[in-house]
Formats: sequence, structure tokens, C-alpha cells
Amino acid sequence: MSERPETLYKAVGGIDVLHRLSNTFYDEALADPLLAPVFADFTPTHIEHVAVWLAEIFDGPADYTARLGGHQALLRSHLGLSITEPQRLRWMELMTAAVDKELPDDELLRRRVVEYFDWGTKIARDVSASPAGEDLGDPGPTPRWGWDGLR
Ligand code: HEM
Repeated sequence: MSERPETLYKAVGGIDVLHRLSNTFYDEALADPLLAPVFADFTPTHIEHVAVWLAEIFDGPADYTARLGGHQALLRSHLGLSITEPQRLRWMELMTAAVDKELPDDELLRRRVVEYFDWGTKIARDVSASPAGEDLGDPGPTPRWGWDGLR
């Protein structure tokens, strides 16, 4: 078997694939009765921002930190959303389908990416229980997710 690329970012195929993943996911999420109300203030920049965040998480360029406010800004954008567990599970269901559609046919790669989403959606749900504007303190740098999960 050929060697795996060092990072999940390279293994998924880079920013264009992450952009397609984000796009496919939001097509479904915005049409979903359980999720659409949460995304009432959705703007198309969201699709690109999610792709840029994922690139950084999966060990690609740190552009979310360089131009979009980094880890703290990502957490802050979920404050006050009051995400329920059924909404988190629907988010996971739609994202897992998007992963199956857009990512290379590599079982381990897909599993690691979905594991990241499971971990990250729990954080989003927990943060979303606090009101908008809450001081989150310094959450530290953006986490990185690799072939062995969280580093
Ligand atoms: C690993 C999981 C997640 C990631 C990586 C993620 C990523 C992001 C990013 C990058 C933004 C900022 C977008 C921007 O700047 O325009 C954002 C905002 C947002 N996220 Fe998430 N998110 C996750 C989980 C969730 C979940 C589970 C929900 C709800 C069920 C959710 C709902 C939202 C909403 C409503 C916003 C603000 C909407 C807007 O700006 O239009 N997110 N998310």
C-alpha cells in the first residue's frame, strides 16, 4: 500500500475538497427542518469560513488564525445558539453523508474526519448553551487533528 500523506489536510485533497464538503453539507443543512432555524442568519461566507477552519484543524495552512480570529472567534460564533442534542446528531448525520460523498474513498481517513466532527460538535453544543457575548477566556491555539486523532 502506498504511504499516507503526513497530514489529514493533504489526504483529503486540500482546500478545494474542504470547500466542496462544506458546500454539500450546507445545501442539506439549510433545507433541513431541524437545522434550518439554527442557521436563520446564515451568510454564504460561512461556507468558506468552515473550509478554512477545517484546513487548519487538519494541519493545513493556519489561515483561520491569520485572518478570521482563530480558535476564540470560532467558539464565539456558537455562543447563544442553544444547540440541542437532536440538532447535533442531525448535523453529524448530514456531515457524515457529505464526507462519504466528497472525501477520497479511504476508510481510515473518513473515520478520523468524522471523529473530529463528533468531538467538535459536542464542544459547539456545550459552548452554545452560554449567552452571546460571554467571556470564554483564552481557549489556546486551534487544536490539530491527525491520523491518531487529537494532538
Ligand atoms: C465540528 C463542528 C463544527 C464546526 C467545525 C463549525 C464551524 C463553524 C464556523 C467556522 C463558523 C463561523 C462561520 C463564519 O465565520 O461565517 C460557525 C458558525 C456557526 N455554526 Fe458552526 N461548526 C460546528 C458545529 C456546529 C453545530 C453542531 C451547529 C448547530 C447545530 C452549528 C451552527 C452554527 C451557526 C448557526 C453558526 C453561525 C451562523 C452564521 O454565522 O451564519 N455549528 N461554525
